This record gives sequence, C-alpha cells and structure tokens, in this order.
Amino acid sequence: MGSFAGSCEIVEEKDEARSTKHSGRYGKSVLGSSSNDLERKQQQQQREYHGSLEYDIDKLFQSIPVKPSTTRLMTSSFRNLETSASAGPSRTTSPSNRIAMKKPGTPQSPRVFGLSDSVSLKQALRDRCISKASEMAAQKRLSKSAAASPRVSEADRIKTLYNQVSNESRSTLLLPVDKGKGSLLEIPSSSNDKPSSSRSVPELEIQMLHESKKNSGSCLSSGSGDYEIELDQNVVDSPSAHAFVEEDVIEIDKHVTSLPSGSCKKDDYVTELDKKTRSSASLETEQKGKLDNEPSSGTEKSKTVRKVTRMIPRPKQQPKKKILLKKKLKIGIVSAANTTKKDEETEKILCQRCHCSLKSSSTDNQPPPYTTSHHPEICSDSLSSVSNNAGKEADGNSSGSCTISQSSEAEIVVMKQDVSSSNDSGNGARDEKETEIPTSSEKFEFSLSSKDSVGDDYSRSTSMSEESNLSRFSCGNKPHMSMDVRWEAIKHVKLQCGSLGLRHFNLLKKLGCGDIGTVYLAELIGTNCLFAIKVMDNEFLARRKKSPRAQAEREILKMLDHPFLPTLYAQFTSDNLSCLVMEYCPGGDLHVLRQKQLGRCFPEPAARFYLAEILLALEYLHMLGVIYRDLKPENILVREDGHIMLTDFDLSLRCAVNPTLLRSTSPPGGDPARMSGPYNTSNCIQPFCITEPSCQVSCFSPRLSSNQQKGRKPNHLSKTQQQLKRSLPQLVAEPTEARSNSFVGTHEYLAPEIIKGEGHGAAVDWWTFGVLLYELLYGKTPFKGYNNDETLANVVLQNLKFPDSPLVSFQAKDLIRGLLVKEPENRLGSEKGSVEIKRHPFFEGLNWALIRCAIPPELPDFYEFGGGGQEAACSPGGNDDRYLECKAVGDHLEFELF
Ligand SMILES: Nc1ncnc2c1ncn2[C@@H]1O[C@H](COP(=O)(O)OP(=O)(O)OP(=O)(O)O)[C@@H](O)[C@H]1O
Repeated sequence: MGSFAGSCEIVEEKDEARSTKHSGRYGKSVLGSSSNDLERKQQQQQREYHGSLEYDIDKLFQSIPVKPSTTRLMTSSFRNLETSASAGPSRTTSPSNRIAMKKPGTPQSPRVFGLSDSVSLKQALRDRCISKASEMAAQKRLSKSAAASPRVSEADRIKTLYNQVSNESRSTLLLPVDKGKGSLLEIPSSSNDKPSSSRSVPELEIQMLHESKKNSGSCLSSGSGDYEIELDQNVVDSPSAHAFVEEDVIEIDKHVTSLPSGSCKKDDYVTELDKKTRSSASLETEQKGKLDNEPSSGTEKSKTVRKVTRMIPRPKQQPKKKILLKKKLKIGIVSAANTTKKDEETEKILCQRCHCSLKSSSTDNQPPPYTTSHHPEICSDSLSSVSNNAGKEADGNSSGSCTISQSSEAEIVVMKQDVSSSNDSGNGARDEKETEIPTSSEKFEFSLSSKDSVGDDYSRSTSMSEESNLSRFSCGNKPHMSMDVRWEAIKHVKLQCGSLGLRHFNLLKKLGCGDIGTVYLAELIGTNCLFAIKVMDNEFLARRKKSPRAQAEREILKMLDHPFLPTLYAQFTSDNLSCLVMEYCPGGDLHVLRQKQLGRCFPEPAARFYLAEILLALEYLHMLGVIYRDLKPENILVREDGHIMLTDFDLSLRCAVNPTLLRSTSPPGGDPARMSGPYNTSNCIQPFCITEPSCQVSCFSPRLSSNQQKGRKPNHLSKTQQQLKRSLPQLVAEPTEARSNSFVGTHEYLAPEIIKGEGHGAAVDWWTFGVLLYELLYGKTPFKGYNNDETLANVVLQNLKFPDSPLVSFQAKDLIRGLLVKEPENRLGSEKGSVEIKRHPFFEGLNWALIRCAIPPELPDFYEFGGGGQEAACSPGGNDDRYLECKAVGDHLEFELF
C-alpha cells in the first residue's frame, strides 16, 4: 500500500473530508499514527481483512505485474485531464466524468493503493476492463483511420473510452436538457492533450468547417450563420450524432428541392423556424462562442460536413429533438438560398391574400371566384343572381371596371359596373361543325300571324366571348340548377361517349314549331331525364338569313342562369342540324293557359303572380344587356311546378349595360308625374284603390291580404319604416343607352317607337310588359285591329281604353297606363327599369325575393307528358283562381290564400 496522495489530488474538495476521514480510517500505517487504540483497531481490521475474500483477491491482483510506465502515464493522464479541466471553459467536467474519477477513493473501496500499487482492486479491475474496452474501441478506430497512431497507450485508450462514454451519455441523457453544458468537455482545447487516435475525426471536422467558413460567401445572413453554429456544435459535440443529422439533412435537401419554389408554406415555415432556431442558436452561441464568429455558407458547409461525416458510424440512439431542430434549420437554409427576392415578395403577397391556398392559386389559372364585392349586391334573390351573372359577364368579357360615382339623384354611393359586350369571337367550341357568324340583318320580315314575331337587324347586337361562355357552360355552372340531376346525366353520357349527339336522345313528341326551328320533347336514352330540344336546320337558316337569330339565341341561352329563364344543358350539331338541349316545360304556355281560364283571362292575382316572375326575368335579362323584345304569352312557358319560364331569344338585342346600385331618398319611380291617372288622387272608386300614393313600397314590404287592406289606412307603414325602405339600395340595371332600328316583335306587341322607326331601347320591353298585363287581364291586346296594319296604326295613334269587364283593379290599370305610354322616355321603367315597376302598387306587398318559393296559381289538369303544345290549347282545364302567396313577416314566412 503506498501513498494515497496521488489519488487525493483528483478528488474534488467536496470529497476531501471524506478522504481524510477514510485515510484516518485506513491510513494510519501510512501516516504513522501513535494512538494505541487506533493501532489496536487497525490491527483488528487488518486481521479481519487478511481473512477476507477481498484480501485474497487483492493479493491475486498484486501478483499481476503492472508496468510502472503505464501507471505513470495513467496518472499523468489523469493529471492532464484535471489540469485541462481547470484551465478554461472547456474544462468543465461532466458529472459522469467526475464519478469515474472519484471512484478510486470512495469509501466503498476497502483498500487504497499507493502510487506504485497505485490503484485499488476495483480500480485495477476497472482499469483492466476499461483497457480491454478501450483497446477494442481503439482497434476499431485504428482500423478505420489511416492517421491512427500505432502506439496507443492504455491511458489513451481510457481517455478514448471515456470520451465515448461521455459522448454517449451526453447524447442520451444530457442533450435534450443541457445542450450547452455537456458539449465541449471532453474536447481538449489543445491538440497536445489529445491522443492522436481520438482526436482525428472531430478535429478534422472542425478544421474543415473552419475552412469552409472561411471560403464561404455571404449568401447566408447572420440568421443562417446561426444555423451553421448549431451545425458546427453538433460536429464538435458528437460526431456520431452529426452523422445522423447529416443523413437527415440529405433527406431534407431532397425534400426541399421538391418543394415548389414559391411555396407560401415553405416561406412561413422558414419564418417560423427562423425564430425558433435563432433563439436556440443564440443560446448556444453564448455558451460556446468558439466557432461561430464567421459567416458561413450553409450549402458549402453541408457538402463539407457530408464529406466528413460519411466516415462516422451512425449511433444507435439518436437525439430526436436536436435532429428535429436540424431539419428545420436545413429547410430554412436551403429555401432561403433558393428563393429569390421576387419570389419572396410574391409569396408574401400571396400569403397575405390567400394564406394556405397559395399553391393552387399560383398554379391555377382559373379566374378568381366572383364575389359580391365585385358586383353590386341587391336585396332581391333573383337580383342577386342577376348581379352575379352580370358580374361574370363583366369579368369574362370586358374590363369589368368597378367605379364609384354619384348619381345625380342618389345621395349615397353608386357603384357602376361597365359591362361592355364584346364582339362575337366565334362559335361554340363544343359545337364543332357550327361556323355561323352573325353578319346580315333581316328587314321587315313580317309573318302571317299578327302574333308572330318579326325581326330584322342584328348588326348592333354584340355577343359575349365564346370562351367565357364555354367555361361556364362546360362546367354546368348554373348555380340555380346546380343540384339538377340532368347535369349529371348529360355529363355521364359525355364521359362515356366523348360527345353528345341526337343519337343519345329519343325524340318523343313535337312540342311546337317556330320561326327558326322545331322543338321536340326528348328523353336522354338510358335516363329518365326529359329535355326540350330545339332543332334548327343550318342550311335553312342560312338560306332564309336567319342564322344570326339562331346564333343570338344560342349566345343568350348560354348566359342564362335564372329560375324564370331556360337552362341550356348542351348544344351540338348533328347532320347539319343545330340542337339546343334545354329545360323542358310541361305546362304549356300562357297563351294556351289563358285560353283555358274562365272568360279566357286570368284572375288578377294569377296575372300578378305571372307578371311578377316575368318582371324578374326581364330585369335579369336587362342586367345582362339583353333587351328581350318579344314578350308575349306564347313565349311564356309554364313549368311543372307552375312557375314560368321565358323562352325564345332569337329576337333579343344584346347591348352594353351599366348596372348601378342606388340609394335614393327620392320617391321610387322618380317623377310622380309618371305615375299616371287617378292613382295620385283620392277619388278612385276601384275596390283596392289606394287613395294616397304609397310609392315607397319596397320589395320587402309585407303584403296585406284583401281583408286587411280594407280595414287599414292605405299608407300603413310608419314613418321610420318608410324611411328605411327608401334608404334600401336599389339596383338599376336598365340598358338605357341601347338603341336599335330593327323592326322586331309581334304586331300586337310592337311598341310605337319600333313602328315609327325612331329607334328603340329597353323601354320596348316595358311596353310589351304592359300589353301582356292587359291581355292576361282582359283576354285581348289593347290595340288589336282588323289586320296588322290597323293594329300598327292603333298602337301609334289610338288612346288606351279599358273594357268594362272583367273588373280590374285600379292598381292594375294604373300600371298598364304607366307602361303603355307612347313616348318611351315617359314610360314607366324607362329610367330605372324594373325598380320603378316593382314599386308600383300593383305589386305592393309582393315578396320578390321569395316569389320562387310562392305557390303559383293552380294549373288546370290538362297536361300529360308535354301537353304544352297545340293539343293543350283544346284541353279542358279547371279554373281555380286561388293561390297561395308566400311572404316574409318579420323573421318567418306566412302563406296566404288568395
Ligand atoms: N322548353 C320548352 N318546353 C316545352 N315547350 C317548348 C319549349 N321551348 C319551346 N317550346 C314549344 O315549342 C314551340 C316553338 O318554340 P320556339 O318559340 O322556340 O320556336 P321559335 O321558332 O323560336 O318561335 P318564334 O317564331 O317565336 O321565334 C313553342 O310554341 C313552345 O310551345
């Protein structure tokens, strides 16, 4: 047993007391204590010890020769370690290291050894084990490293093993908790302290990293530099762990490469990571502060590190957190390196605008969805639809500029939207064989019947771009019919057969024959879906110069998406026959239906219902820049559900329109003088006479039942209500500027300005609207003569007269008067269109927005399977003039039987 002094030197102060205590216990012979008691005790202990197993082992161990040089080296090595540990920041000893150093002197050890026998039994055993393990590790390393020294001392092996143990413990236990502290302990600050075998790899890495830092450009910011600091630290700390990191980095690199360069997510990701990694990197920078001064290139470094770390084996345990962070860092670096400034700007904009949907918006060339912000929003349901469609046209075909101006009479904002129609840009791409372009006009082409339509000039008509129409059309993008199974049926056939043709239909019945074509009831084969197919002979049309009319109709049909207008499901050309596949209306037309009414005229509520729906359809058409010009009962079809559908657009005029949202305090209808007749007086004797003008009635005002009306004052709304109603915005979508000199229409329905050839505009539709109301109520048109000429003369010259029977309300007659004003500029509706007419007392209380939900007038049970043709005219029918009207009262709906 020798001196214990050597051991005591490496014991920390804290344990010194214990050492002293132990040395007192075991070191008397060494120190030469003279206490008898103590000697006795020691002798007693020695006796006990000599008889113990430990003593035997100790003896056995002593018989093993220990090379003094090796022992000295070990001691000096420990000393060096201790010295280096106390020399600077890198000397911070890890807890695991401390335990290993202290073990030889711990109280558990029954023996201490002098310098010659300078290790205890356990220490010696440990040394043997360590040596063995160290040897194995060193051999492994030496076999891989060409630079490894052939002469590896036992102390070096211990140190190497220690470093490995230290690294492993750090990577498994300490890394997540204490990244900074446990990092650089075992890395000697001086290369002199390192055995050549153990320092080769990390040092090489550090050197290379330094080099790469020096060589790197300035493409990475300081933030990026932070990432590299982290990377370096990793290399220095744990080469094996770094190897793992590097593998992931390689994967990540691939991943990053596959990311879209303009990815919003990527940008966000980087930004988010930036924050995290910068904070963590700066934390580490504070603690390490050795390798992080120089800016570096992440890309270059990655390459360098990759080179180095490929030699390093991958450990079994992987510090997950660290790696995760690394992944993020790498992504940040690569994406930052790959993203140009322009890209960044774009990404920012896109991110702000669409957030997560950047990818689709960047790759998708679809136009943005039409939103209410682009188009005026209006109170009426149908008007919303109108607005939406108008917007679509604007977006698809014109500049669609939205300007804000102020109306002369409106006190608030006016939103203007220019919807300038474009010229015909060709024919339907879906209609491959069709090559017609509207070129000619037809002048004064009268047909035999006074009710037949006449048409001429289409030179002024414009059409929407085929492309935009097709894009909507091909998608079946008709919101009001989006749930219709017929779309699916047609789509299915197209998918199966590639295209749609007449061969896919069974023509069941001829529904009617018009001026430009014949309409058939048809069933799509294999489905239960019925359609009305309008078949037009292209040769015939060309010969009769009616191709432009067919073209105009097709163009308009494509645009339509409204509950009271036909839905065009498909169009195609088969054997030089142009076919339009439309919605089928089994209820016949209003002309036929009127014939079936008692007295051949509709009761006023029914007429009011139909007129209201027609008004919405016309409003919509005007909004689209379509002047219908051919309103008559024959063109108003009745659907299965009793609601109407306005058809036949071959005489329609297309024009520019400026839908305007108005909020006006002036009385609706504008000039009160335009409210004609006794309407403004109090001396009317009509049953539903309203003695005081209540022009303020908006489309949302509740309608009172007849009984209620009788018992109430006409002006039943409070002042507040009236003001509120006045302040509701109005959509004005009247193409007031449109002009045509064409002689088009049906004799009895022709407006004076058309007959006089002075040029006409949208007001002609309001004239025809008046004639229609007259006919529905009285069973005949107001200016009908013995022949067409007399009819025309009457239209221009004759004053409006009302028959004595049937009895018609004052409001109805007043509306007719307002509409059948011979001067178009004074006609009701000529200034603001449907807005003026909707507010007429005839429609008072009608819920325009919900009219499509209202129960229509009861239909006579005359039609079976397309009884809307000529056959239907002869069919007997019922005459129940009662119908339910749906209206909003407060928050709920009320139904009222009329
Ligand atoms: N969707 C439909 N559903 C049911 N019947 C229809 C439909 N479309 C048209 N019809 C019927 O076919 C007949 C002729 O139709 P259409 O008005 O389209 O022909 P046209 O040649 O345009 O007539 P016009 O001479 O007025 O221009 C109509 O009288 C009507 O009864």
